[in-house]
Amino acid sequence: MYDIEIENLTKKYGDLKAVDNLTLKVEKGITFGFLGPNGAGKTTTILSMLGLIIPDSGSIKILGNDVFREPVKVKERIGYLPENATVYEELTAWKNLEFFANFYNVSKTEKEKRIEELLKMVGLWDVRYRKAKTFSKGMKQRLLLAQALINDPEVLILDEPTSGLDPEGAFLVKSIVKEERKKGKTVFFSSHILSEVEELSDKVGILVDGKLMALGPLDDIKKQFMELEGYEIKIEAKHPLPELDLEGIIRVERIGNNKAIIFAKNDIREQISDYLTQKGVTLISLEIEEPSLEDVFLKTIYKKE
Ligand SMILES: Nc1ncnc2c1ncn2[C@@H]1O[C@H](COP(=O)(O)OP(=O)(O)OP(=O)(O)O)[C@@H](O)[C@H]1O
Repeated sequence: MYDIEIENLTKKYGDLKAVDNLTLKVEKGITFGFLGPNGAGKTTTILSMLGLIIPDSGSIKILGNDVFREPVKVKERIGYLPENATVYEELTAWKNLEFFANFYNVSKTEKEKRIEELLKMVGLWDVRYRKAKTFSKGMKQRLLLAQALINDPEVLILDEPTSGLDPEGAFLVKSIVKEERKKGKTVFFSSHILSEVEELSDKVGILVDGKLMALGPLDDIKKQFMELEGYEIKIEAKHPLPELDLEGIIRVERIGNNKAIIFAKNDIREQISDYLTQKGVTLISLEIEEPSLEDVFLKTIYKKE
């Protein structure tokens, strides 16, 4: 079951296609990392998901509701943290949350309970009566995240949630995202920080120039990448390695006598192992070197044409 369904979304600004025929579905309860370089079209996609900009074509459903035809139904059940969002500086942490809680039709007691719960969760309970203008950037971002969670949303949409934060601030924000996932919430977040996408995402989409260049669990994306770009096989033997001249090998990089990196078209570990056994060479290790997300990302951007 999908919580987010984007189909054939296109948004143009003049001649520029900011989002180009994007189709993307996100399953319930997963964390989806939307990765792309600056200007790729991530924010445009997110604003369309919120019904805040009208695309030229395509449809978007969140929790089964069309975001353009049933905007209120959707907004009640989602939480959104905009890129570069700001808090109300002159209001306290408590008042900032109360302001947003008032948009929802719940009792005062329930509201207060939720605000308390959230302030504790984001580590701002002790400073709840301090004006937001005295907060660090990290504290403000956590307050904004609490704001996005005020209605206990089923789907959380975060546009670059750790942008501009120091490592500790980013760590705290990521912990909150992980907590929400544990509670079964669907999280859609955009980022250009590769390590963060790798750490948080069950599924990843890579957007380049408005086009989706890769989609799926990271392991699948890496596998597809290896099938396309070739395999890097690391080998270490007890004895000096003989000439390696097997089918599928593109090139061999030798490291001393007993070690080598083999670049091959396929996963030919079995053939290598058989060949070396025949030659009386004992293997210590024979491993595939997985590409990093950075390898995949950079090659994807480079290959966009
Ligand atoms: N209101 C607008 N008018 C004209 N062009 C726009 C507008 N908004 C965005 N663009 C352009 O559309 C493209 C996609 O922008 P968008 O902000 O969606 O990218 P992004 O992936 O979110 O980038 P970033 O990571 O820098 O936030 C960019 O080339 C941008 O300059």
